[in-house]
Amino acid sequence: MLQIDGSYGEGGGQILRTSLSLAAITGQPIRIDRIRAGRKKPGLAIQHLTAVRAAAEICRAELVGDAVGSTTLEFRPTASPQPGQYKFDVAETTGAGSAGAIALILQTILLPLALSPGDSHVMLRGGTHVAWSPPITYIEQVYLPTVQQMGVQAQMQLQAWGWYPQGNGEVALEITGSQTPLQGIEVLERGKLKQVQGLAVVTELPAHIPQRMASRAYNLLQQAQLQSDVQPLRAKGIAPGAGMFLTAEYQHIRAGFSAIGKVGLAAEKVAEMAVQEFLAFQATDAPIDVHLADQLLLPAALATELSQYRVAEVSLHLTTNAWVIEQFGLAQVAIAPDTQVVTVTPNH
Ligand SMILES: Nc1ncnc2c1ncn2[C@@H]1O[C@H](COP(=O)(O)OP(=O)(O)OP(=O)(O)O)[C@@H](O)[C@H]1O
Repeated sequence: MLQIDGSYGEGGGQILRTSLSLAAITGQPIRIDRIRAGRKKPGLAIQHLTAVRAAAEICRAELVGDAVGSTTLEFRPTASPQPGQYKFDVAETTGAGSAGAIALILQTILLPLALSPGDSHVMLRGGTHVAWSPPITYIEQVYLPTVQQMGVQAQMQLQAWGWYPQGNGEVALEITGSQTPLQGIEVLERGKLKQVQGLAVVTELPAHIPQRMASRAYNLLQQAQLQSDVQPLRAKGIAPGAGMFLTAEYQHIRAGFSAIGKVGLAAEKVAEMAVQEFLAFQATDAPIDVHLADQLLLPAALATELSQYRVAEVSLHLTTNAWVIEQFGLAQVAIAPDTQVVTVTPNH
Protein backbone atom coordinates (compact mmCIF):
# COMPACT_ATOMS: atom_id res chain seq x y z
CA MET A 1 0.00 0.00 0.00
CA LEU A 2 1.33 3.44 -0.94
CA GLN A 3 1.67 5.75 2.07
CA ILE A 4 1.07 9.46 1.48
CA ASP A 5 1.90 12.14 4.02
CA GLY A 6 -1.05 14.56 3.98
CA SER A 7 0.94 17.18 5.89
CA TYR A 8 3.53 17.64 3.14
CA GLY A 9 4.00 21.19 1.75
CA GLU A 10 0.63 22.95 1.52
CA GLY A 11 -0.86 20.21 3.72
CA GLY A 12 -4.35 20.82 2.24
CA GLY A 13 -7.15 19.01 0.48
CA GLN A 14 -5.43 18.81 -2.86
CA ILE A 15 -2.99 16.11 -1.64
CA LEU A 16 -6.03 13.98 -0.88
CA ARG A 17 -7.84 14.66 -4.17
CA THR A 18 -4.84 14.08 -6.43
CA SER A 19 -4.10 10.87 -4.52
CA LEU A 20 -7.71 9.68 -4.93
CA SER A 21 -7.69 10.34 -8.69
CA LEU A 22 -4.40 8.54 -9.17
CA ALA A 23 -5.36 5.62 -6.93
CA ALA A 24 -8.61 5.21 -8.91
CA ILE A 25 -6.80 5.33 -12.27
CA THR A 26 -3.88 3.07 -11.36
CA GLY A 27 -5.70 0.71 -8.97
CA GLN A 28 -3.00 1.43 -6.40
CA PRO A 29 -4.24 1.07 -2.79
CA ILE A 30 -3.26 4.07 -0.66
CA ARG A 31 -3.15 5.20 2.92
CA ILE A 32 -3.06 8.93 3.65
CA ASP A 33 -2.05 10.09 7.12
CA ARG A 34 -2.12 13.57 8.70
CA ILE A 35 -4.82 14.67 6.25
CA ARG A 36 -4.97 18.49 5.92
CA ALA A 37 -2.53 18.89 8.81
CA GLY A 38 -1.69 22.34 7.44
CA ARG A 39 -5.24 23.64 7.96
CA LYS A 40 -6.90 25.22 11.00
CA LYS A 41 -9.40 22.35 11.22
CA PRO A 42 -7.41 19.32 10.03
CA GLY A 43 -8.93 16.10 8.74
CA LEU A 44 -11.64 15.42 6.19
CA ALA A 45 -14.21 18.22 5.83
CA ILE A 46 -17.50 17.60 4.05
CA GLN A 47 -16.23 18.56 0.61
CA HIS A 48 -13.27 16.18 1.00
CA LEU A 49 -15.44 13.34 2.28
CA THR A 50 -17.77 13.76 -0.70
CA ALA A 51 -14.74 13.48 -3.00
CA VAL A 52 -13.59 10.34 -1.15
CA ARG A 53 -17.02 8.72 -1.53
CA ALA A 54 -17.27 9.78 -5.18
CA ALA A 55 -13.86 8.35 -6.08
CA ALA A 56 -14.67 5.17 -4.12
CA GLU A 57 -17.97 4.73 -5.95
CA ILE A 58 -16.42 4.88 -9.39
CA CYS A 59 -13.67 2.35 -8.69
CA ARG A 60 -15.60 0.34 -6.09
CA ALA A 61 -12.97 1.12 -3.45
CA GLU A 62 -12.95 -0.21 0.08
CA LEU A 63 -12.60 2.57 2.61
CA VAL A 64 -11.28 2.87 6.14
CA GLY A 65 -11.47 6.22 7.95
CA ASP A 66 -14.12 7.87 5.75
CA ALA A 67 -15.66 10.17 8.36
CA VAL A 68 -15.77 13.92 8.91
CA GLY A 69 -12.68 14.97 10.89
CA SER A 70 -10.75 11.79 10.10
CA THR A 71 -7.03 12.44 9.60
CA THR A 72 -6.28 9.01 8.14
CA LEU A 73 -7.82 7.29 5.16
CA GLU A 74 -7.28 3.95 3.47
CA PHE A 75 -8.58 3.67 -0.08
CA ARG A 76 -8.37 0.30 -1.85
CA PRO A 77 -9.82 0.21 -5.39
CA THR A 78 -11.38 -3.14 -6.33
CA ALA A 79 -12.13 -2.27 -9.98
CA SER A 80 -10.94 0.05 -12.71
CA PRO A 81 -13.05 3.26 -12.99
CA GLN A 82 -16.54 2.32 -14.15
CA PRO A 83 -18.34 4.64 -16.56
CA GLY A 84 -22.03 5.22 -15.81
CA GLN A 85 -24.62 7.51 -14.25
CA TYR A 86 -23.58 9.11 -11.00
CA LYS A 87 -24.93 11.68 -8.59
CA PHE A 88 -22.66 13.27 -6.00
CA ASP A 89 -24.32 15.62 -3.56
CA VAL A 90 -22.35 17.38 -0.85
CA ALA A 91 -25.58 17.78 1.15
CA GLU A 92 -26.07 14.01 1.27
CA THR A 93 -22.71 13.65 2.96
CA THR A 94 -23.78 16.06 5.71
CA GLY A 95 -27.49 15.52 5.86
CA ALA A 96 -27.82 19.34 5.57
CA GLY A 97 -27.12 22.07 3.02
CA SER A 98 -23.47 22.72 2.33
CA ALA A 99 -21.46 24.85 -0.06
CA GLY A 100 -18.66 22.27 -0.33
CA ALA A 101 -17.12 22.96 -3.73
CA ILE A 102 -18.51 20.97 -6.66
CA ALA A 103 -15.46 21.92 -8.77
CA LEU A 104 -13.11 20.02 -6.52
CA ILE A 105 -15.25 16.89 -6.66
CA LEU A 106 -15.51 17.27 -10.42
CA GLN A 107 -11.71 17.45 -10.69
CA THR A 108 -11.30 14.30 -8.58
CA ILE A 109 -13.48 12.10 -10.77
CA LEU A 110 -13.06 13.70 -14.21
CA LEU A 111 -9.85 12.00 -15.32
CA PRO A 112 -10.68 8.52 -13.96
CA LEU A 113 -13.97 8.61 -15.91
CA ALA A 114 -12.45 10.27 -18.99
CA LEU A 115 -9.96 7.38 -19.22
CA SER A 116 -12.61 4.68 -18.68
CA PRO A 117 -14.15 2.63 -21.50
CA GLY A 118 -17.59 4.27 -21.80
CA ASP A 119 -19.67 7.38 -21.35
CA SER A 120 -20.62 8.90 -18.01
CA HIS A 121 -23.30 11.31 -16.92
CA VAL A 122 -22.57 12.93 -13.57
CA MET A 123 -24.84 15.22 -11.54
CA LEU A 124 -23.02 17.26 -8.95
CA ARG A 125 -24.70 19.26 -6.21
CA GLY A 126 -23.14 21.68 -3.73
CA GLY A 127 -21.33 25.02 -3.96
CA THR A 128 -20.61 26.21 -7.50
CA HIS A 129 -18.87 29.52 -6.73
CA VAL A 130 -17.15 29.47 -3.36
CA ALA A 131 -13.89 30.96 -2.10
CA TRP A 132 -10.66 28.94 -2.11
CA SER A 133 -11.74 26.66 -4.94
CA PRO A 134 -12.13 27.00 -8.70
CA PRO A 135 -15.47 28.69 -9.51
CA ILE A 136 -17.49 26.49 -11.87
CA THR A 137 -17.23 29.32 -14.40
CA TYR A 138 -13.44 28.82 -14.29
CA ILE A 139 -13.86 25.07 -14.83
CA GLU A 140 -16.12 25.74 -17.82
CA GLN A 141 -14.10 28.51 -19.44
CA VAL A 142 -10.49 27.75 -18.51
CA TYR A 143 -9.85 24.29 -17.06
CA LEU A 144 -12.06 22.17 -19.37
CA PRO A 145 -11.01 23.87 -22.64
CA THR A 146 -7.37 23.29 -21.64
CA VAL A 147 -7.72 19.62 -20.71
CA GLN A 148 -9.83 19.13 -23.86
CA GLN A 149 -6.70 20.10 -25.80
CA MET A 150 -4.99 17.17 -24.08
CA GLY A 151 -7.69 14.72 -25.18
CA VAL A 152 -10.22 14.82 -22.33
CA GLN A 153 -13.73 14.69 -23.78
CA ALA A 154 -16.12 16.35 -21.37
CA GLN A 155 -18.79 19.06 -21.37
CA MET A 156 -20.53 20.65 -18.43
CA GLN A 157 -23.58 22.71 -17.82
CA LEU A 158 -24.26 24.91 -14.84
CA GLN A 159 -27.88 24.29 -13.87
CA ALA A 160 -28.11 26.21 -10.60
CA TRP A 161 -25.82 28.67 -8.85
CA GLY A 162 -24.76 27.67 -5.33
CA TRP A 163 -22.96 30.08 -2.99
CA TYR A 164 -21.62 29.90 0.54
CA PRO A 165 -23.14 28.86 2.95
CA GLN A 166 -26.28 27.21 1.52
CA GLY A 167 -24.80 25.63 -1.59
CA ASN A 168 -27.50 23.78 -3.54
CA GLY A 169 -25.94 24.57 -6.87
CA GLU A 170 -26.05 22.00 -9.63
CA VAL A 171 -23.78 20.98 -12.48
CA ALA A 172 -24.34 18.30 -15.12
CA LEU A 173 -21.18 16.75 -16.48
CA GLU A 174 -21.07 14.59 -19.60
CA ILE A 175 -17.88 12.61 -20.12
CA THR A 176 -17.04 10.57 -23.20
CA GLY A 177 -14.68 7.93 -21.88
CA SER A 178 -11.78 6.82 -24.03
CA GLN A 179 -8.84 4.55 -23.44
CA THR A 180 -6.66 6.57 -25.79
CA PRO A 181 -3.93 8.07 -23.60
CA LEU A 182 -3.89 11.82 -23.05
CA GLN A 183 -1.55 14.06 -25.02
CA GLY A 184 1.01 16.32 -23.46
CA ILE A 185 0.67 20.10 -23.55
CA GLU A 186 3.23 22.73 -24.47
CA VAL A 187 2.43 26.33 -23.58
CA LEU A 188 5.48 28.51 -23.19
CA GLU A 189 3.95 31.72 -24.57
CA ARG A 190 0.44 33.11 -24.21
CA GLY A 191 0.31 34.84 -27.60
CA LYS A 192 -1.88 37.90 -28.22
CA LEU A 193 -4.83 38.69 -25.96
CA LYS A 194 -7.85 37.93 -28.16
CA GLN A 195 -10.65 38.87 -25.78
CA VAL A 196 -11.66 39.41 -22.18
CA GLN A 197 -15.05 38.10 -21.22
CA GLY A 198 -16.70 38.95 -17.95
CA LEU A 199 -19.74 37.78 -16.08
CA ALA A 200 -21.11 39.94 -13.26
CA VAL A 201 -23.68 37.70 -11.65
CA VAL A 202 -26.09 37.79 -8.76
CA THR A 203 -28.84 35.56 -7.52
CA GLU A 204 -31.69 36.90 -5.42
CA LEU A 205 -30.30 40.45 -5.36
CA PRO A 206 -31.48 43.61 -7.14
CA ALA A 207 -30.57 44.23 -10.79
CA HIS A 208 -28.46 47.32 -10.05
CA ILE A 209 -25.79 45.16 -8.39
CA PRO A 210 -24.69 43.13 -11.43
CA GLN A 211 -24.96 46.29 -13.52
CA ARG A 212 -22.65 48.20 -11.14
CA MET A 213 -20.18 45.32 -11.06
CA ALA A 214 -20.18 45.01 -14.85
CA SER A 215 -19.70 48.71 -15.53
CA ARG A 216 -16.93 49.07 -12.93
CA ALA A 217 -15.06 46.10 -14.45
CA TYR A 218 -15.56 47.38 -18.00
CA ASN A 219 -14.35 50.88 -17.08
CA LEU A 220 -11.27 49.64 -15.25
CA LEU A 221 -10.35 47.42 -18.16
CA GLN A 222 -10.87 50.27 -20.57
CA GLN A 223 -8.58 52.49 -18.47
CA ALA A 224 -5.98 49.75 -18.88
CA GLN A 225 -6.61 49.92 -22.64
CA LEU A 226 -8.20 46.48 -22.73
CA GLN A 227 -11.40 45.88 -24.63
CA SER A 228 -13.83 43.59 -22.84
CA ASP A 229 -17.30 42.20 -22.99
CA VAL A 230 -18.72 42.17 -19.46
CA GLN A 231 -22.28 40.93 -19.10
CA PRO A 232 -24.49 41.56 -16.07
CA LEU A 233 -26.58 38.53 -15.14
CA ARG A 234 -29.38 38.18 -12.63
CA ALA A 235 -30.10 34.49 -12.09
CA LYS A 236 -32.51 32.55 -9.92
CA GLY A 237 -31.20 30.93 -6.77
CA ILE A 238 -32.25 29.78 -3.32
CA ALA A 239 -30.24 32.49 -1.58
CA PRO A 240 -28.46 35.75 -2.34
CA GLY A 241 -25.03 35.60 -3.90
CA ALA A 242 -22.76 37.68 -6.13
CA GLY A 243 -19.55 37.26 -8.04
CA MET A 244 -17.39 38.63 -10.82
CA PHE A 245 -15.73 36.17 -13.22
CA LEU A 246 -13.26 37.17 -15.90
CA THR A 247 -11.80 34.96 -18.60
CA ALA A 248 -8.86 36.18 -20.67
CA GLU A 249 -8.53 34.36 -23.96
CA TYR A 250 -5.03 34.53 -25.38
CA GLN A 251 -3.90 33.02 -28.67
CA HIS A 252 -2.51 29.89 -26.98
CA ILE A 253 -4.29 29.60 -23.61
CA ARG A 254 -7.01 30.93 -21.35
CA ALA A 255 -6.72 32.29 -17.82
CA GLY A 256 -9.41 33.07 -15.25
CA PHE A 257 -9.87 35.56 -12.41
CA SER A 258 -12.67 35.98 -9.92
CA ALA A 259 -14.01 37.60 -6.80
CA ILE A 260 -16.97 36.54 -4.70
CA GLY A 261 -19.24 39.11 -3.07
CA LYS A 262 -20.26 39.14 0.55
CA VAL A 263 -22.40 41.27 2.82
CA GLY A 264 -20.74 44.65 3.33
CA LEU A 265 -18.55 44.42 0.22
CA ALA A 266 -19.60 46.98 -2.39
CA ALA A 267 -20.44 45.71 -5.87
CA GLU A 268 -17.71 47.94 -7.33
CA LYS A 269 -15.15 46.48 -4.93
CA VAL A 270 -15.94 42.92 -6.07
CA ALA A 271 -15.36 43.99 -9.68
CA GLU A 272 -12.11 45.74 -8.73
CA MET A 273 -10.76 42.65 -6.98
CA ALA A 274 -11.28 40.43 -10.02
CA VAL A 275 -9.89 43.04 -12.43
CA GLN A 276 -6.82 43.65 -10.25
CA GLU A 277 -6.08 39.93 -10.20
CA PHE A 278 -6.30 39.88 -13.99
CA LEU A 279 -4.15 43.01 -14.45
CA ALA A 280 -1.46 41.55 -12.18
CA PHE A 281 -1.39 38.43 -14.36
CA GLN A 282 -1.46 40.51 -17.53
CA ALA A 283 1.63 42.40 -16.30
CA THR A 284 3.63 39.15 -16.20
CA ASP A 285 3.99 37.66 -19.65
CA ALA A 286 3.45 34.08 -18.48
CA PRO A 287 0.71 32.01 -20.12
CA ILE A 288 -0.47 29.88 -17.18
CA ASP A 289 -2.30 31.43 -14.23
CA VAL A 290 -1.46 30.36 -10.69
CA HIS A 291 -4.45 28.01 -10.40
CA LEU A 292 -4.19 26.26 -13.75
CA ALA A 293 -0.49 25.78 -12.90
CA ASP A 294 -1.26 23.23 -10.18
CA GLN A 295 -4.39 21.81 -11.85
CA LEU A 296 -2.59 20.88 -15.09
CA LEU A 297 -0.08 18.62 -13.35
CA LEU A 298 -2.48 15.70 -13.05
CA PRO A 299 -3.49 15.43 -16.74
CA ALA A 300 0.14 16.11 -17.73
CA ALA A 301 1.33 13.22 -15.55
CA LEU A 302 -1.18 10.89 -17.23
CA ALA A 303 -0.20 11.87 -20.77
CA THR A 304 2.14 9.74 -22.83
CA GLU A 305 4.18 12.73 -23.98
CA LEU A 306 6.21 15.35 -22.19
CA SER A 307 4.41 18.54 -21.11
CA GLN A 308 5.98 21.95 -20.65
CA TYR A 309 4.32 25.12 -19.51
CA ARG A 310 5.42 28.46 -18.11
CA VAL A 311 3.63 29.69 -15.02
CA ALA A 312 3.03 33.17 -13.61
CA GLU A 313 3.75 32.00 -10.09
CA VAL A 314 5.27 28.93 -8.45
CA SER A 315 2.83 28.33 -5.61
CA LEU A 316 3.04 25.88 -2.74
CA HIS A 317 0.01 24.16 -4.30
CA LEU A 318 2.09 23.56 -7.43
CA THR A 319 5.14 22.14 -5.67
CA THR A 320 2.98 20.05 -3.33
CA ASN A 321 0.96 18.57 -6.18
CA ALA A 322 4.20 17.80 -8.03
CA TRP A 323 5.41 15.88 -4.98
CA VAL A 324 2.13 13.88 -4.75
CA ILE A 325 2.39 12.86 -8.41
CA GLU A 326 5.98 11.75 -7.93
CA GLN A 327 4.92 9.54 -4.98
CA PHE A 328 2.92 7.46 -7.48
CA GLY A 329 5.99 7.11 -9.72
CA LEU A 330 3.95 8.22 -12.76
CA ALA A 331 6.00 11.22 -13.81
CA GLN A 332 8.86 13.46 -12.87
CA VAL A 333 8.13 17.13 -12.40
CA ALA A 334 10.82 19.78 -12.70
CA ILE A 335 10.21 23.49 -12.11
CA ALA A 336 12.95 25.77 -13.44
CA PRO A 337 13.51 28.48 -10.81
CA ASP A 338 14.60 31.14 -13.33
CA THR A 339 12.13 30.68 -16.19
CA GLN A 340 9.27 29.18 -14.11
CA VAL A 341 8.81 26.52 -16.76
CA VAL A 342 7.19 23.35 -15.44
CA THR A 343 8.31 20.16 -17.19
CA VAL A 344 6.34 16.97 -16.63
CA THR A 345 8.07 13.85 -17.92
CA PRO A 346 5.83 10.79 -17.75
CA ASN A 347 7.55 7.54 -16.72
CA HIS A 348 5.24 5.37 -18.82
N1 LIG B 1 -10.01 31.52 -7.62
C1 LIG B 1 -9.63 30.31 -8.04
N2 LIG B 1 -9.70 29.99 -9.35
C2 LIG B 1 -9.32 28.79 -9.80
N3 LIG B 1 -8.84 27.81 -8.99
C3 LIG B 1 -8.74 28.06 -7.68
C4 LIG B 1 -9.13 29.32 -7.13
N4 LIG B 1 -8.90 29.28 -5.79
C5 LIG B 1 -8.40 28.05 -5.51
N5 LIG B 1 -8.30 27.31 -6.63
C6 LIG B 1 -7.81 25.92 -6.74
O1 LIG B 1 -8.47 25.13 -5.78
C7 LIG B 1 -7.61 24.11 -5.28
C8 LIG B 1 -7.59 24.22 -3.74
O2 LIG B 1 -6.72 23.26 -3.18
P1 LIG B 1 -6.53 23.12 -1.56
O3 LIG B 1 -5.49 22.09 -1.29
O4 LIG B 1 -6.34 24.46 -0.95
O5 LIG B 1 -7.85 22.50 -1.26
P2 LIG B 1 -9.07 22.50 -0.37
O6 LIG B 1 -9.69 21.18 -0.46
O7 LIG B 1 -9.87 23.74 -0.62
O8 LIG B 1 -8.44 22.45 0.95
P3 LIG B 1 -8.26 23.07 2.20
O9 LIG B 1 -9.60 23.31 2.86
O10 LIG B 1 -7.48 22.00 2.76
O11 LIG B 1 -7.55 24.35 1.85
C9 LIG B 1 -6.28 24.32 -5.97
O12 LIG B 1 -6.21 23.49 -7.11
C10 LIG B 1 -6.34 25.79 -6.42
O13 LIG B 1 -5.57 26.06 -7.58
